[in-house]
Amino acid sequence: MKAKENGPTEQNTSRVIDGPTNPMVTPLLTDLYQFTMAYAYWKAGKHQERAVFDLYFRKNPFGGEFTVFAGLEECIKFIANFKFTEEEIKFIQQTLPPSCEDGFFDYLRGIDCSDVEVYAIPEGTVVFPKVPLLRIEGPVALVQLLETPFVNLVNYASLVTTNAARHRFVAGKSKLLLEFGLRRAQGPDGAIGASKYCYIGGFDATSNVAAGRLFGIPLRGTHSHAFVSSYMSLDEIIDKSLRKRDGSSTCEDFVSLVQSWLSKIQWSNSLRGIFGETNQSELAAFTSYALAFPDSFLALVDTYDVMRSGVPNFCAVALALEDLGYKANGIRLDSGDLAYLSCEARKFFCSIEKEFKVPGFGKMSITASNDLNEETIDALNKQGHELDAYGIGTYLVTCYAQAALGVVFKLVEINNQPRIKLSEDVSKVSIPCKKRCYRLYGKEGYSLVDIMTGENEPPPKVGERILCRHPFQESKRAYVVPQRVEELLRCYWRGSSDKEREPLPALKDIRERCIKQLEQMRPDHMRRLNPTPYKVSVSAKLYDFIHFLWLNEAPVGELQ
Ligand SMILES: Nc1ncnc2c1ncn2[C@@H]1O[C@H](COP(=O)(O)OP(=O)(O)OP(=O)(O)O)[C@@H](O)[C@H]1O
Ligand SMILES: O=P(O)(O)OC[C@H]1O[C@H](OP(=O)(O)OP(=O)(O)O)[C@H](O)[C@@H]1O
Ligand SMILES: O=C(O)c1cccnc1
Ligand SMILES: [Mg+2]
Repeated sequence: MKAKENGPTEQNTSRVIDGPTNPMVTPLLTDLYQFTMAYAYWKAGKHQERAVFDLYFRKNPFGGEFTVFAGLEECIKFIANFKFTEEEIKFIQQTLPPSCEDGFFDYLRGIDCSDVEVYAIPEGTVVFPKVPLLRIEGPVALVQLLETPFVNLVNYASLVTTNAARHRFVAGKSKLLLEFGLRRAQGPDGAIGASKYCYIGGFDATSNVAAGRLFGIPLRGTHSHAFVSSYMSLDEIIDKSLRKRDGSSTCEDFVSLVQSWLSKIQWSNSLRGIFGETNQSELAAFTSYALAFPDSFLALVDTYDVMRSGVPNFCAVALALEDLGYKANGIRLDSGDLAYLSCEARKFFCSIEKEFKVPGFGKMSITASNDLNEETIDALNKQGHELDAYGIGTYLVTCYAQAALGVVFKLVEINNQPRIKLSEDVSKVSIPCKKRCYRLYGKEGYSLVDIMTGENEPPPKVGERILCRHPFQESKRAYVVPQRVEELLRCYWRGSSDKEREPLPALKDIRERCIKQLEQMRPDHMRRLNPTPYKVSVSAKLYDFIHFLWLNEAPVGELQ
């Protein structure tokens, strides 16, 4: 199957919205019970009742106090194209018991999302537990069918975006972050999703070529150990010529130029004695790669010995390139003590800059890879290092530190009647009613609190004191005088009508939103150790209503 091409261009300026990136995302990509419930609703004549569901999560991932919302675009692409094929209807018919009446399948044949409304927080926004990320309203049977695909599309997307954002936070703004996870991701969809959402979360580029093509994400890469170890000697290089960068002349024997630079380095005052004979097969590999890519030469230097072979060999090739007007890119370290080796490599580069008067050589880029994650990057920062870039795969894309976000989809209203789901565990009690959600900002520009209100309550006003209550803990409440009020839920789908609907932004714009949002977060919410929880609240009126409904629905126990 071939994924549909979405391209990096602005979506949704026209009336047609492409289907989901993954063609496996069809109306059948749902749990069986959604169909059995849909049948039971239909049988009871209840299927068209207007229902409102909230999609939200209960706890921030990775021990943190923030989450980045992602996956919205794919949800909208899904519902914009929601329609059963005849083949799919036949399959459902075979799957459900034979007693299911034909009329139900006629009903399925006729449905699409033209009667559904989706309000959502913009993709790339920093979000918090309990606040609806999406509010979906429509005929109850249909919206139930959407539950599983929506939760699926938001769960991993938000988790891996948050993971990427956390890696960006610990690495710092100035570092280049490369997503290298394709080979280790959970299958092709995991990999494509990881590349897309890590980019949103603040990564700079991916090694995943298919993702580069699908989404316009910048592609970056180095080379592998296999390339280095595939060379046996310099004799393997047949065409040794390299034209000067300005085209003025050609160096006929680039290999000899490299060798002469290697011996100059070896015998230079500042580097004498640091290394002896370097590995010549590695030198052959580097030389060969430089001949292929003289303008962007980058070498993996840890195949044999970083400081005794890889780095000196790299410098010899880089200096030969410099003679011909080319600037080498840098090195990649993929094993050993990355802090120590990066410092040693940097010293080596700086010595070369000084000794041979090559301006900028000391600033050669150093990339690290090898099972990196938040913790290792944090440890490297504490030790001090000279790394400029990180290539991160396994821990990032598999979300090794936390497997899932725990997104849920709960009924909050049907036929204008608010509904509640009770639980022994208070954190699992749902917040009823079709709601509006606002983010209130304080004097210093930081957001202070998110507040949910009933749909028909007047919105919070700038400069007006409003009581924000913890939804379940009576004693937790605060007055807030907002300096700015931002309504969080916006209309992204209003049936088939294009009017007054938010456009789906380009990937770059979602990424920019995410980066800006994270920069505006109060630092204590962001710190890795014991971050301060962000306050999520309800209005006094909604608080009273939740507790009224709670008492109404909870049976009174009897002690005997
Ligand atoms: N200075 C450092 N501080 C903390 N962690 C580091 C540092 N340098 C490297 N690491 C991490 O330590 C781990 C080292 O991996 P491992 O023990 O497999 O050795 P290796 O360097 O891969 O050796 P080899 O490839 O020779 O087996 C990696 O996860 C790497 O990211
Ligand atoms: O370590 P990750 O964060 O997953 O990043 C990607 C890894 O994939 C590559 O090698 P691979 O792991 O395939 O082989 P290697 O372990 O022998 O280097 C690369 O050299 C990195 O080490
Ligand atoms: O380009 C690289 O260096 C790369 C790509 C994928 C995995 N490991 C490394
Ligand atoms: Mg590895």
